[in-house]
Amino acid sequence: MSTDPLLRLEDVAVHFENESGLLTDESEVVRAVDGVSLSIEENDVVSLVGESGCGKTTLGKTAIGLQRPTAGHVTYRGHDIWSIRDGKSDADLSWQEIRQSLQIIHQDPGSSLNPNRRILSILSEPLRQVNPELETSERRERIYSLLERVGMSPAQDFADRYPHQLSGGEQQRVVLSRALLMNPDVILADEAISALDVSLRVEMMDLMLELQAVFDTSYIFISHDLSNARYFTQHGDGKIGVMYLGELTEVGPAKQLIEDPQHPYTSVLRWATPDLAAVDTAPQELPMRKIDVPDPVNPPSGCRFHTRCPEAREHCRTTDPQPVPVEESSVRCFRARSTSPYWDSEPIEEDEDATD
Ligand SMILES: Nc1ncnc2c1ncn2[C@@H]1O[C@H](COP(=O)(O)OP(=O)(O)OP(=O)(O)O)[C@@H](O)[C@H]1O
Repeated sequence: MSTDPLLRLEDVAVHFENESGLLTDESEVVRAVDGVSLSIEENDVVSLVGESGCGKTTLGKTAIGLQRPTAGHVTYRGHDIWSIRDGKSDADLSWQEIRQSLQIIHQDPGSSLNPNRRILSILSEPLRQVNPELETSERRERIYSLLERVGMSPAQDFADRYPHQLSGGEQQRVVLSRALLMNPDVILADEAISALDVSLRVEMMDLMLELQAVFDTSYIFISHDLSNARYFTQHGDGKIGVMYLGELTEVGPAKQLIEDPQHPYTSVLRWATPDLAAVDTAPQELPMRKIDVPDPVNPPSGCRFHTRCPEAREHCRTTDPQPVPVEESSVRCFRARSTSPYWDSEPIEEDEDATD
């Protein structure tokens, strides 16, 4: 039996070339993702968190083969996705099969549902693709039973409606159902619960996890909200990956990462999440030297977080930290290794590197 993970990202980078300024021959490179290695196993939950623009969506799309990496490899069950997409692989697997196995659901479900088709017709399409041998009546029965399962009852009534006749939460359930009907190995849920009322978010996360067991699928769950990521990941027994300026700074089990953050940036995210900040022990002030996020076109040298990190020393300015295992986590910070030269270097003075 193969020991390859379902999905593996090896030292993946995604750089976008943008035109800048008025001179059209000028261009700048946005380093959206840099040096990321990550595995997603069968029935896994991997959540990606971090500030806006840190590269969560780009990394998620790269993991499911929708974004070509500039460097590194993305493999599905050991096969390089882009070799297959480019027709350069002799694997007994097509891009269409992989595409079917790696599904995506977005923040705005309405935009991905054809407004002119009824829900029954929208959900029939994937079933026709995956099980072309099904009779119309069998297809309808399966769709009704799935709609009941996702809480849309009576199913026949919902199946006959158009998308605009559903609430945002119901539309998201239809989009989730459509993804599940493809029998996917992985669903990338990109801020899939963010637009829902707060009261519905937990309900939707519970539903996704319940269906994970039924459909045998993994999730890549993207959220800017650490509290939601904690709930989803802890209940799904998975890992949270914290991203900062295109890099993964800490990856670990939800409980460990939140109760005992190893990276100073994880502590910042925890501090900034009201549900998670430990009221009695949390510092009053933001545990960060600067608010502004550096430009991903020109990220800071050494550790990318050093310009904002309250623990930064000279060593962080010049040297790029590599991931270090700490219990079940992986931490990209010199402080995670007691023998690091970091401990002998001088603290960076306040505002010293304001231009980094
Ligand atoms: N197609 C593109 N062309 C150029 N730059 C891009 C493109 N897609 C993303 N970027 C840039 O890459 C960086 C990472 O973007 P990305 O959307 O992956 O971040 P994110 O963490 O998902 O952000 P958000 O939470 O706001 O959705 C940003 O600086 C963004 O502007």
